[in-house]
Amino acid sequence: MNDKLALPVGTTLDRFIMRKQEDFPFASGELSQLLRDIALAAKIVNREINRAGLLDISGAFGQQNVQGEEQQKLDVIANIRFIRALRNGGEVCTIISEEEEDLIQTGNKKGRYIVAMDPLDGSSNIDVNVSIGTIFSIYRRCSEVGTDGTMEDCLQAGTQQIAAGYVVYGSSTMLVYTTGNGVNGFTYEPSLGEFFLSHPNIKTPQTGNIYSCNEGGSNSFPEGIKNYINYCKENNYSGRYIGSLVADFHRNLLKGGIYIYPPTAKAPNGKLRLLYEANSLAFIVEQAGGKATNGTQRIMEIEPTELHQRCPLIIGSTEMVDKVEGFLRAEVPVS
Ligand SMILES: O=P(O)(O)OC[C@H]1O[C@](O)(COP(=O)(O)O)[C@@H](O)[C@@H]1O
Ligand SMILES: [Mg+2]
Ligand SMILES: [Mg+2]
Repeated sequence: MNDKLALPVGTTLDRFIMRKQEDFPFASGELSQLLRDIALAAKIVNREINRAGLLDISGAFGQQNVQGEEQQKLDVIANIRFIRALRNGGEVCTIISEEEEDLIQTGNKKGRYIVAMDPLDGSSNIDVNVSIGTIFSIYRRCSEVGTDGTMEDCLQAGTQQIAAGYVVYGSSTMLVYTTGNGVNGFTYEPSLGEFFLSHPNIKTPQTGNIYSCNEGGSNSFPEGIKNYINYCKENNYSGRYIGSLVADFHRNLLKGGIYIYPPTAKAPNGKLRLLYEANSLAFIVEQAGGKATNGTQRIMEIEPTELHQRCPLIIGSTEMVDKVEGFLRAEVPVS
């Protein structure tokens, strides 16, 4: 990170993006515009979320998505809002969304970017006023400009991400992202309609004492994961599980901790999606000094073969992730 360009807390996102543009080798303003388009959609979705209880936008939408999950109305609304903002912005040729089976061609054939997104993360928490989020990854297309994006453009490994981030709609709304030059967090000020730099250059602690895992499925966890959970309990770690990946990840990023969604009988490949959940957060955590693995392989080195493929996710403070990998290698208790 170029410290002479360290911007003060309170800098608007717009100004931050502009000043940081020269950090990016292809600095042509297109990525900056794309980040602004995402921030705009986040502001609109934030407004919908805040009013969900008042408007008829809570509850199920009445159809299932490609994952076989019951779509919530806000899943669909967030999906529409982000697609519209990216289409109107003109920088994105193709979108991969959790809520759509196939590629979404925006018609912006001159667009140089691909966006993979989870428009609304933590859907099970929408109607109960618990923090939810949006997750996104940005890739540069490898196909020729002037055509629609291809499947090859969309199945790039996480190491090819040029930017990634998330929005957490919680007690405050924050946008956290990286372009490969560190991680910065911005807090939304609704009365001014602006995101302001509130968490510059986020670094996650090397270790912590918080573990996040849905132990409800632990009977079918791999032995190594069971042993790690026991290790956490023997060492009086705190169990914290919101059930919204973005919110659990964000807490652990700031305080130190680990989030684990292993393979289970119900989800033999884990539950979370590689392209628009695991890869995005893996880029963020690595840029913040942490680590992300599927238990044996660095998440960002997994070569995608399907748009909506799932993978086990173990992500957070480096020493804690290393410990889990040790337990998995040993599959016997490691003191
Ligand atoms: O209910 P479970 O099995 O613990 O799963 C919760 C996980 O599933 C998710 O809700 C999946 O994301 P979506 O809500 O975007 O489908 C994560 O946010 C969360 O961490
Ligand atoms: Mg999700
Ligand atoms: Mg979702």
